Amino acid sequence: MTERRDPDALIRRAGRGNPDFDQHFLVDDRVLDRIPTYAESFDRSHVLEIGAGPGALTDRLLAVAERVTVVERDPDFASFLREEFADAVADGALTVVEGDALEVALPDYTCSVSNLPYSASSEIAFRLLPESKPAVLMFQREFAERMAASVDDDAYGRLSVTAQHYADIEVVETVPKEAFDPQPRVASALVRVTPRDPAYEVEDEAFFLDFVKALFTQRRKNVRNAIRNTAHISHLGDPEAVVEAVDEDLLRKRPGNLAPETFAELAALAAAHGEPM
Ligand SMILES: C[S@@+](CC[C@H](N)C(=O)[O-])C[C@H]1O[C@@H](n2cnc3c(N)ncnc32)[C@H](O)[C@@H]1O
Repeated sequence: MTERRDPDALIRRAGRGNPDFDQHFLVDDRVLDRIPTYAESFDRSHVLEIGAGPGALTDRLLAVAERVTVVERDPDFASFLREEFADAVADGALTVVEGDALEVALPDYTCSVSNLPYSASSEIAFRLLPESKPAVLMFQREFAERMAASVDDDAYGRLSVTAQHYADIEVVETVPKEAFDPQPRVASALVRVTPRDPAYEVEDEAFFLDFVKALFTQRRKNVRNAIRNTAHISHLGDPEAVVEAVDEDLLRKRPGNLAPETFAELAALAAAHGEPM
Protein backbone atom coordinates (compact mmCIF):
# COMPACT_ATOMS: atom_id res chain seq x y z
CA MET A 1 0.00 0.00 0.00
CA THR A 2 1.26 3.50 -0.76
CA GLU A 3 2.24 5.58 2.24
CA ARG A 4 -0.80 7.37 3.64
CA ARG A 5 -0.78 10.95 4.85
CA ASP A 6 0.41 11.51 8.41
CA PRO A 7 -2.62 12.63 10.50
CA ASP A 8 -0.52 14.97 12.71
CA ALA A 9 0.98 16.66 9.64
CA LEU A 10 -2.54 17.14 8.20
CA ILE A 11 -3.62 18.82 11.45
CA ARG A 12 -0.53 21.05 11.40
CA ARG A 13 -1.42 22.20 7.87
CA ALA A 14 -5.21 22.40 8.34
CA GLY A 15 -5.32 23.83 11.86
CA ARG A 16 -6.27 22.20 15.14
CA GLY A 17 -9.79 21.04 15.83
CA ASN A 18 -12.11 22.96 18.12
CA PRO A 19 -13.92 20.58 20.53
CA ASP A 20 -16.80 23.09 20.73
CA PHE A 21 -17.44 22.31 17.05
CA ASP A 22 -17.19 18.52 17.49
CA GLN A 23 -13.68 18.50 16.05
CA HIS A 24 -11.82 15.56 17.60
CA PHE A 25 -9.52 14.26 14.91
CA LEU A 26 -8.20 10.70 14.71
CA VAL A 27 -4.41 10.63 14.95
CA ASP A 28 -3.77 6.92 15.55
CA ASP A 29 -2.54 5.47 12.25
CA ARG A 30 -3.44 1.89 13.19
CA VAL A 31 -7.07 2.82 13.87
CA LEU A 32 -7.22 4.94 10.71
CA ASP A 33 -5.80 2.06 8.63
CA ARG A 34 -8.27 -0.44 10.08
CA ILE A 35 -11.45 1.60 9.55
CA PRO A 36 -11.84 0.98 5.78
CA THR A 37 -11.22 -2.75 6.33
CA TYR A 38 -14.43 -3.00 8.35
CA ALA A 39 -16.26 -2.04 5.15
CA GLU A 40 -14.41 -4.62 3.01
CA SER A 41 -17.52 -6.72 2.44
CA PHE A 42 -19.49 -3.67 1.32
CA ASP A 43 -19.62 -2.02 -2.09
CA ARG A 44 -17.03 0.74 -1.60
CA SER A 45 -17.31 2.21 -5.09
CA HIS A 46 -18.83 5.46 -3.77
CA VAL A 47 -18.10 6.13 -0.13
CA LEU A 48 -19.83 8.90 1.82
CA GLU A 49 -17.81 10.41 4.65
CA ILE A 50 -19.65 12.74 7.02
CA GLY A 51 -17.35 15.21 8.81
CA ALA A 52 -13.94 14.87 7.15
CA GLY A 53 -11.99 17.46 9.19
CA PRO A 54 -8.36 17.60 7.94
CA GLY A 55 -8.87 14.42 5.89
CA ALA A 56 -6.82 11.61 7.50
CA LEU A 57 -9.71 9.16 7.04
CA THR A 58 -10.57 10.65 3.63
CA ASP A 59 -7.02 9.82 2.52
CA ARG A 60 -7.48 6.17 3.51
CA LEU A 61 -10.91 5.99 1.87
CA LEU A 62 -9.52 7.36 -1.39
CA ALA A 63 -7.06 4.46 -1.39
CA VAL A 64 -9.86 1.86 -1.50
CA ALA A 65 -12.86 3.59 -3.12
CA GLU A 66 -13.47 4.65 -6.70
CA ARG A 67 -15.20 7.80 -5.45
CA VAL A 68 -15.51 9.54 -2.11
CA THR A 69 -17.96 12.31 -1.24
CA VAL A 70 -17.28 14.17 1.99
CA VAL A 71 -19.72 16.46 3.77
CA GLU A 72 -17.94 18.95 6.03
CA ARG A 73 -19.70 21.81 7.80
CA ASP A 74 -16.64 23.87 8.69
CA PRO A 75 -15.76 26.11 5.70
CA ASP A 76 -12.06 26.28 6.65
CA PHE A 77 -11.71 22.48 6.65
CA ALA A 78 -13.80 22.19 3.47
CA SER A 79 -11.43 24.53 1.61
CA PHE A 80 -8.37 22.85 3.14
CA LEU A 81 -9.64 19.47 1.84
CA ARG A 82 -10.13 20.91 -1.67
CA GLU A 83 -6.51 22.13 -1.69
CA GLU A 84 -4.92 19.16 0.05
CA PHE A 85 -6.67 16.65 -2.22
CA ALA A 86 -6.70 18.87 -5.34
CA ASP A 87 -5.61 16.00 -7.63
CA ALA A 88 -8.41 13.72 -6.43
CA VAL A 89 -10.92 16.56 -6.80
CA ALA A 90 -9.65 17.29 -10.31
CA ASP A 91 -9.97 13.70 -11.49
CA GLY A 92 -13.45 13.27 -9.98
CA ALA A 93 -12.40 10.83 -7.23
CA LEU A 94 -13.26 13.28 -4.45
CA THR A 95 -16.23 15.63 -4.05
CA VAL A 96 -16.19 18.03 -1.12
CA VAL A 97 -19.65 19.21 -0.07
CA GLU A 98 -19.55 22.10 2.38
CA GLY A 99 -22.63 21.98 4.58
CA ASP A 100 -24.56 20.43 7.42
CA ALA A 101 -24.97 16.66 7.07
CA LEU A 102 -28.49 17.01 8.43
CA GLU A 103 -29.49 19.38 5.63
CA VAL A 104 -27.52 18.78 2.43
CA ALA A 105 -28.84 16.42 -0.25
CA LEU A 106 -27.00 13.12 0.05
CA PRO A 107 -25.33 11.71 -3.08
CA ASP A 108 -26.15 8.27 -4.50
CA TYR A 109 -23.46 6.60 -2.36
CA THR A 110 -22.87 2.85 -1.88
CA CYS A 111 -21.67 2.90 1.73
CA SER A 112 -20.76 5.41 4.42
CA VAL A 113 -17.59 5.39 6.50
CA SER A 114 -17.49 8.23 9.01
CA ASN A 115 -16.15 9.40 12.31
CA LEU A 116 -19.28 11.30 13.24
CA PRO A 117 -19.51 14.64 15.07
CA TYR A 118 -20.80 13.45 18.43
CA SER A 119 -23.35 16.13 19.23
CA ALA A 120 -25.26 15.30 16.03
CA SER A 121 -24.39 11.59 15.78
CA SER A 122 -27.85 10.31 16.69
CA GLU A 123 -29.60 12.58 14.20
CA ILE A 124 -27.08 11.76 11.48
CA ALA A 125 -27.37 8.01 12.19
CA PHE A 126 -31.16 8.20 11.87
CA ARG A 127 -30.79 10.12 8.64
CA LEU A 128 -28.51 7.37 7.25
CA LEU A 129 -30.28 4.25 8.59
CA PRO A 130 -33.49 4.59 6.52
CA GLU A 131 -31.29 4.89 3.39
CA SER A 132 -30.64 1.12 3.78
CA LYS A 133 -26.98 1.46 2.83
CA PRO A 134 -24.16 -0.25 4.72
CA ALA A 135 -21.96 1.84 6.97
CA VAL A 136 -19.04 1.90 9.38
CA LEU A 137 -19.57 4.70 11.88
CA MET A 138 -17.71 5.97 14.94
CA PHE A 139 -19.83 6.99 17.94
CA GLN A 140 -19.31 7.57 21.62
CA ARG A 141 -18.80 4.10 23.05
CA GLU A 142 -21.87 4.11 25.27
CA PHE A 143 -24.09 5.16 22.36
CA ALA A 144 -22.58 2.44 20.12
CA GLU A 145 -23.21 -0.20 22.78
CA ARG A 146 -26.83 0.89 23.18
CA MET A 147 -27.33 0.71 19.41
CA ALA A 148 -25.98 -2.83 19.24
CA ALA A 149 -27.49 -4.23 22.46
CA SER A 150 -29.70 -7.34 22.54
CA VAL A 151 -32.77 -7.74 24.71
CA ASP A 152 -30.84 -9.35 27.57
CA ASP A 153 -28.16 -6.65 27.75
CA ASP A 154 -28.24 -3.79 30.27
CA ALA A 155 -27.74 -1.32 27.42
CA TYR A 156 -30.87 -2.53 25.56
CA GLY A 157 -33.46 0.17 24.97
CA ARG A 158 -35.30 2.30 22.45
CA LEU A 159 -32.09 3.02 20.54
CA SER A 160 -31.39 -0.72 20.12
CA VAL A 161 -34.89 -1.48 18.81
CA THR A 162 -35.07 1.49 16.45
CA ALA A 163 -31.53 1.11 15.02
CA GLN A 164 -31.93 -2.66 14.63
CA HIS A 165 -35.24 -2.12 12.87
CA TYR A 166 -33.13 -1.06 9.87
CA ALA A 167 -29.95 -3.10 10.11
CA ASP A 168 -27.72 -5.53 11.95
CA ILE A 169 -25.52 -3.46 14.22
CA GLU A 170 -22.20 -4.72 15.60
CA VAL A 171 -19.51 -2.97 17.61
CA VAL A 172 -16.33 -3.91 15.74
CA GLU A 173 -13.76 -1.95 17.76
CA THR A 174 -13.59 0.28 20.80
CA VAL A 175 -11.30 3.26 20.37
CA PRO A 176 -9.62 4.94 23.36
CA LYS A 177 -9.78 8.71 23.66
CA GLU A 178 -5.98 8.86 23.25
CA ALA A 179 -6.50 8.03 19.54
CA PHE A 180 -7.87 11.57 19.00
CA ASP A 181 -6.51 15.10 19.04
CA PRO A 182 -7.94 17.00 20.85
CA GLN A 183 -9.05 14.12 23.05
CA PRO A 184 -12.77 13.71 23.74
CA ARG A 185 -13.89 13.11 27.34
CA VAL A 186 -15.03 9.54 26.72
CA ALA A 187 -14.05 6.48 24.69
CA SER A 188 -15.48 5.81 21.25
CA ALA A 189 -16.49 2.73 19.31
CA LEU A 190 -16.82 1.75 15.68
CA VAL A 191 -20.07 0.22 14.61
CA ARG A 192 -20.73 -1.77 11.46
CA VAL A 193 -24.22 -1.31 10.03
CA THR A 194 -25.47 -4.03 7.67
CA PRO A 195 -28.94 -3.21 6.33
CA ARG A 196 -31.58 -5.96 6.22
CA ASP A 197 -35.33 -6.27 6.59
CA PRO A 198 -36.45 -6.83 10.18
CA ALA A 199 -37.41 -10.37 11.22
CA TYR A 200 -41.00 -9.18 11.77
CA GLU A 201 -43.66 -7.46 9.69
CA VAL A 202 -44.66 -3.89 10.42
CA GLU A 203 -47.60 -2.41 8.59
CA ASP A 204 -47.17 1.19 9.67
CA GLU A 205 -43.50 1.98 10.36
CA ALA A 206 -44.12 5.47 11.78
CA PHE A 207 -46.69 4.08 14.25
CA PHE A 208 -44.35 1.21 15.24
CA LEU A 209 -41.49 3.64 15.97
CA ASP A 210 -43.79 5.96 17.97
CA PHE A 211 -45.15 3.00 19.91
CA VAL A 212 -41.63 1.78 20.78
CA LYS A 213 -40.65 5.32 21.82
CA ALA A 214 -43.79 5.59 23.98
CA LEU A 215 -43.28 2.29 25.80
CA PHE A 216 -39.62 2.95 26.51
CA THR A 217 -40.53 6.16 28.33
CA GLN A 218 -41.93 3.69 30.93
CA ARG A 219 -39.33 0.96 30.67
CA ARG A 220 -39.61 -0.05 34.33
CA LYS A 221 -43.41 -0.06 34.47
CA ASN A 222 -45.29 -3.11 33.28
CA VAL A 223 -46.60 -3.20 29.71
CA ARG A 224 -50.19 -2.68 30.89
CA ASN A 225 -49.39 0.64 32.58
CA ALA A 226 -46.93 1.65 29.90
CA ILE A 227 -49.66 1.33 27.23
CA ARG A 228 -52.17 3.19 29.42
CA ASN A 229 -49.77 6.00 30.39
CA THR A 230 -48.35 6.81 26.96
CA ALA A 231 -51.34 7.16 24.64
CA HIS A 232 -50.35 10.82 24.13
CA ILE A 233 -47.01 9.66 22.66
CA SER A 234 -48.24 6.62 20.70
CA HIS A 235 -51.33 8.59 19.59
CA LEU A 236 -53.76 5.87 20.65
CA GLY A 237 -57.41 6.90 20.92
CA ASP A 238 -58.36 3.81 22.98
CA PRO A 239 -55.38 2.38 24.96
CA GLU A 240 -57.77 0.39 27.20
CA ALA A 241 -58.95 -1.65 24.20
CA VAL A 242 -55.29 -2.52 23.48
CA VAL A 243 -54.77 -3.68 27.07
CA GLU A 244 -57.84 -5.90 26.70
CA ALA A 245 -56.49 -7.44 23.48
CA VAL A 246 -53.03 -8.29 24.86
CA ASP A 247 -52.16 -11.55 26.61
CA GLU A 248 -51.99 -11.27 30.41
CA ASP A 249 -48.41 -12.69 30.57
CA LEU A 250 -47.20 -10.01 28.22
CA LEU A 251 -49.01 -7.25 30.11
CA ARG A 252 -47.00 -8.17 33.24
CA LYS A 253 -43.62 -7.84 31.52
CA ARG A 254 -41.57 -4.62 31.34
CA PRO A 255 -40.88 -2.84 28.04
CA GLY A 256 -37.13 -3.15 28.71
CA ASN A 257 -37.48 -6.96 28.55
CA LEU A 258 -39.36 -7.19 25.24
CA ALA A 259 -37.58 -8.36 22.08
CA PRO A 260 -38.10 -6.28 18.90
CA GLU A 261 -40.48 -8.87 17.42
CA THR A 262 -42.63 -8.67 20.57
CA PHE A 263 -42.82 -4.90 20.13
CA ALA A 264 -43.97 -5.57 16.56
CA GLU A 265 -46.71 -7.96 17.79
CA LEU A 266 -47.84 -5.42 20.38
CA ALA A 267 -47.80 -2.59 17.85
CA ALA A 268 -49.98 -4.67 15.49
CA LEU A 269 -52.52 -5.23 18.29
CA ALA A 270 -52.36 -1.55 19.21
CA ALA A 271 -52.96 -0.53 15.60
CA ALA A 272 -55.88 -2.96 15.25
CA HIS A 273 -57.64 -2.21 18.57
CA GLY A 274 -56.36 1.11 19.89
CA GLU A 275 -57.76 3.53 17.32
CA PRO A 276 -54.47 5.22 16.41
CA MET A 277 -55.04 8.88 15.56
C1 LIG B 1 -15.10 13.88 15.01
S1 LIG B 1 -14.56 14.94 13.71
C2 LIG B 1 -13.92 13.75 12.55
C3 LIG B 1 -12.90 14.30 11.58
C4 LIG B 1 -12.13 13.27 10.73
N1 LIG B 1 -13.03 12.46 9.92
C5 LIG B 1 -11.29 12.36 11.60
O1 LIG B 1 -11.67 11.21 11.72
O2 LIG B 1 -10.30 12.81 12.14
C6 LIG B 1 -16.11 15.44 13.05
C7 LIG B 1 -16.07 16.41 11.88
O3 LIG B 1 -17.42 16.70 11.52
C8 LIG B 1 -17.57 18.09 11.25
N2 LIG B 1 -19.00 18.40 11.56
C9 LIG B 1 -19.55 18.75 12.74
N3 LIG B 1 -20.89 18.86 12.62
C10 LIG B 1 -21.18 18.57 11.32
C11 LIG B 1 -22.39 18.52 10.57
N4 LIG B 1 -23.58 18.78 11.15
N5 LIG B 1 -22.32 18.21 9.26
C12 LIG B 1 -21.13 17.93 8.66
N6 LIG B 1 -19.95 17.98 9.33
C13 LIG B 1 -19.97 18.28 10.63
C14 LIG B 1 -16.58 18.78 12.16
O4 LIG B 1 -16.22 20.05 11.63
C15 LIG B 1 -15.42 17.75 12.15
O5 LIG B 1 -14.52 18.04 11.10
